Amino acid sequence: MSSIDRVRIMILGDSGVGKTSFVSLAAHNESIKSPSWTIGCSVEVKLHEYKEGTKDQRTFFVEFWDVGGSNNHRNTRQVFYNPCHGVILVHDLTNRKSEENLQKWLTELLDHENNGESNLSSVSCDGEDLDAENLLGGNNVIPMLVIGTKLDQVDDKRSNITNKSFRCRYNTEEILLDCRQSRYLAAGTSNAVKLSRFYDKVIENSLLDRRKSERFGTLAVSPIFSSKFYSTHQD
Ligand SMILES: Nc1nc2c(ncn2[C@@H]2O[C@H](COP(=O)(O)OP(=O)(O)OP(=O)(O)O)[C@@H](O)[C@H]2O)c(=O)[nH]1
Repeated sequence: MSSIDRVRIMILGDSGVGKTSFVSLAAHNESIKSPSWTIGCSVEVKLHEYKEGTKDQRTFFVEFWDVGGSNNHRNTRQVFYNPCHGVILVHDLTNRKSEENLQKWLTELLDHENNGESNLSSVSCDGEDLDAENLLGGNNVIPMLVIGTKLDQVDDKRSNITNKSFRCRYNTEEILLDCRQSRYLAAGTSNAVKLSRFYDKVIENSLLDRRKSERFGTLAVSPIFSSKFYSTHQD
């Protein structure tokens, strides 16, 4: 039986915003009543059909790397940031600070890139001048999705909260939800479609990453991809 290839999505955001709760919904379509505080990182996996319904359909493992948001672990959690094929940024709709802090989470990820620690460093080999907006935004080199949680706790007055400025800056999609209700990500909903498209983009990014690594001969190849996959993949 051939192996199934994998992509890694980092789940980033302040402590308590609902990252673990969201991952449970996204990976298993199950809500969890009392998630425990994440120390270090926990990983959940789901199967995803890339380009479903087309001749290029292929099954991938999508890994959700749920990184504990506590400031105490700021210096140690960067070990999880490589490889990174996509980013999901989570904020709590009842806590504006958590939305403002999304920028800090991007900066932390990119600082890691700038230290040359990541597979994303292969992107700059193309001679492009990539800043945060380039790397994570308009060019969609690294696909990014924003999740706003605790929609159930948003009263009417605040229901028009959307992190528009952040999303406009990075040209990214957003999903608002109550992580305790599985119906928000149920199959066939617009949110499920958004997620599925996002996973496809993440997979495409991982393929691009691989091709760039091969082209420039860097050692930045994600170790999680099997050689079989790349030898059979056609551009
Ligand atoms: N009402 C409501 N509560 C939520 C929602 N999402 C998460 N919670 C609650 O918020 C608390 C924190 O959720 P977690 O999923 O552990 O948050 P986290 O971001 O993983 O936190 P760390 O592990 O500290 O990084 C828990 O009590 C959840 O039940 C939501 O959409 N609505």
